[in-house]
Amino acid sequence: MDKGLSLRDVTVFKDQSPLIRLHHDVAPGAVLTIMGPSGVGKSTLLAFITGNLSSDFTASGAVWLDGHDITHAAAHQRRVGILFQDDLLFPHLSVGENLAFGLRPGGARSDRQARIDAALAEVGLDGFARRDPATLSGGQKARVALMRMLLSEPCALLLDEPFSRLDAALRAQVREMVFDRARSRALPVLMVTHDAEDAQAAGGAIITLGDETDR
Ligand SMILES: Nc1ncnc2c1ncn2[C@@H]1O[C@H](COP(=O)(O)OP(=O)(O)OP(=O)(O)O)[C@@H](O)[C@H]1O
Repeated sequence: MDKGLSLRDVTVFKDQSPLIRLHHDVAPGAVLTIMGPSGVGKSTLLAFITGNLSSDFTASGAVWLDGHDITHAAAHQRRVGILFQDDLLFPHLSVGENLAFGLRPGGARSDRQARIDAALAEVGLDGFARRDPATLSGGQKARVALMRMLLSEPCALLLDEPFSRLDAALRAQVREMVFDRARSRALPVLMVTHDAEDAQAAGGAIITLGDETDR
C-alpha cells in the first residue's frame, strides 16, 4: 500500500515473550479499531508506532507510513499524531501557546498566528487564543488538543481511549469531530478503545486482541 499506515508482522515482546501481534493496513481516511482486555498491550503497540517504546519491550516487524519504512525513524520525524484520554494541554500556557506547540518550526510570526486562529475557528473556538486552558470545558479542551495535534501535520492519527473522560453527549460530539477531521485530511486512524460505541461509530475494521482475530 503506497498511502496509509501499514503494520507488517509487528510483534511486541515483553521479557522475550510476544505480548501483541498485528498485521494490518489502514488506508487513508479509514479507521482501524483495536479492542481487547486491559494489559494486552494496546498502548504499548501505539508507543511502538510513535517511536516511544520503553526499553522494557522489544519489537519485530515494520511500520510503513505513506510508502516509507518508519520503523527505525526518530519519534519526532515520524509524522504520527496521537491523542490520549487526557488532553495533556500545558496548564501554564494559553490556548494559543498550546496550539503553537503543534506548529512545525519556522515561518513568519503572522503566518503562525493565522494558522492558530484558523485552527480555533475550524472547531468553533474563535477568540479563544488567550484563554487559560483551566477555564475551558472538557469538550473545548479536547478540541484544542485535537487541533494542536493536527497543526503538526501528521500523516497518521493514533487514538488511545481519547473520549473516555467525556460524558456521553460530549463524547459523541467530540468523536464525530475527530473522525470528521481525520477523514477530511485523508488520515489513516488507529484507535484503541474499550468502548463498543466508539468502535461502532468509527465505522471501520475492529480487531479484538486476545482472541486471535488479529488479521
Ligand atoms: N514501562 C513498562 N515496563 C514494563 N511493563 C510495562 C510497562 N508499561 C506497561 N507494561 C505492562 O505491559 C503490558 C501491556 O501494557 P499496555 O499499557 O500496553 O496494555 P493496554 O492493553 O493498553 O492496557 P489498558 O487497556 O489497561 O490501557 C501490561 O502487562 C503492563 O503492565
